[in-house]
Amino acid sequence: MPLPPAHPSRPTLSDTILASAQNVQAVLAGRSLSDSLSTTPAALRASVQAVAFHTLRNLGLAREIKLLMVKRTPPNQLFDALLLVSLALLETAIDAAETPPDTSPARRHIPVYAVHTVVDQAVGVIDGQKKLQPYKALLNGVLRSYIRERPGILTQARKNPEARYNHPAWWIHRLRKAYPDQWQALLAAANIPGPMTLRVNARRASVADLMTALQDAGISAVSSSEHAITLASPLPVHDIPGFDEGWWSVQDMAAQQAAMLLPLTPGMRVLDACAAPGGKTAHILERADVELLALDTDPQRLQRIHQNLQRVGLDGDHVSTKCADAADPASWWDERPFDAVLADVPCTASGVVRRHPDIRWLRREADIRRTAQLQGQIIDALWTTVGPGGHMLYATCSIFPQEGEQQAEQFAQRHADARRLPAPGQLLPLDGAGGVTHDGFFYALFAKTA
Ligand SMILES: C[S@@+](CC[C@H](N)C(=O)[O-])C[C@H]1O[C@@H](n2cnc3c(N)ncnc32)[C@H](O)[C@@H]1O
Repeated sequence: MPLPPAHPSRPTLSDTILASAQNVQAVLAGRSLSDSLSTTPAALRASVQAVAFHTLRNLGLAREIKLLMVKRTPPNQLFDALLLVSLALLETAIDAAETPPDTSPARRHIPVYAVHTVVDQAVGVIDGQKKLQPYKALLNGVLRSYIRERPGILTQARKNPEARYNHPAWWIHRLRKAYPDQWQALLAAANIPGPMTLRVNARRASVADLMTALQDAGISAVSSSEHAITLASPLPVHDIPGFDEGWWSVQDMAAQQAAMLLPLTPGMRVLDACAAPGGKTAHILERADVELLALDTDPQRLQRIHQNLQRVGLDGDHVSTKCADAADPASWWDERPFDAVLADVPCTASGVVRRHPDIRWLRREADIRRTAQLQGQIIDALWTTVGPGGHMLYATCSIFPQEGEQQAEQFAQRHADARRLPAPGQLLPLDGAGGVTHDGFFYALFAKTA
């Protein structure tokens, strides 16, 4: 559990580095970063998020540098994480001092401090941590040696692909195999934070209304599609006009395609089978007056569906939610067929690593097969609930083909009554139109022929 800073009102860089190390330690122990960050004191959260994200985006390199420089790492996990955070910040500090400043939007998120500030503040962390006292000289020595010996160490470290690409070796191998011409671009893109994109609620506002309100508030943004606006820089939702009024929701451009791909007409019976926290549920209801059932196995996440629908003004008798397993219709289905089913199934989330830099380190290669198996079970079960002439949209935020094209092909082979309709298939998180990138997603649409 992260400790409060020494001076809650004026956190120092040492406070940030310590809390970042505690968060990185939590991720290395298998906890998700967003979960761990939620226990970081509010006054530190923004700076810690920046430094922890940066460390996880550079973890392969920091680990390799550490291995080359510290022959025997002391058996203290917090110290280990402190070394990794300090090395990631130090490498960036030296790089920034040696190269012209890069203020492009893609680089603006990077926490850059002066080289000696990083060393002093990192070593200063130890002064307030009794259990780390024995390692003060080691940390000081490693950081100062790195400043002197960097060129050779860096060259040596980058021979390891995990250090060069900052992803686990198995992940690099999988992408290389699946995308022989694009794997390096995909790995590079995964280290650039995604933009903040807003989906405009057509029932409450238009893109033109919101663009005017943003301009009046001095917020720079572009209209990125008929229903979407992308901000030049991310902002807290309450700093953007119209959030409480339900004018818009935060949703990536690729995720916005789900409700657009699903054929919807008023009065239809729609199932959103893996619905929480309800981003796509809200979009479906913004598009058409339908009767909707939303399922999810996670009771806490399920509650957020109603909160989100209330904010956009679309909660009501036409929407019901159930905490239930989509793969077991006998436990929740009343046998009245659905006209449209959205199967936004659980996945490895390999398409959204730019927003969640911990994912690549938390996943194991075996998760792909395990998740693909679960996805197959869910969509086979959901298919039984689709009425003749009805549709099912299969969606994942993954770029591994086992959860995308291979899953869709195998489903079509298993179900003679499934006709595959045009849908984008694999969307890769690479530069889209106008330079605005979207997350990695997969979509396959099926119609029931009998
Ligand atoms: C990709 S997320 C859904 C995101 C959501 N559709 C949205 O747009 O906000 C997948 C969801 O599936 C839920 N889930 C996992 N296994 C499930 C199952 N067997 N049945 C129903 N929901 C499940 C998870 O709790 C998670 O909320």
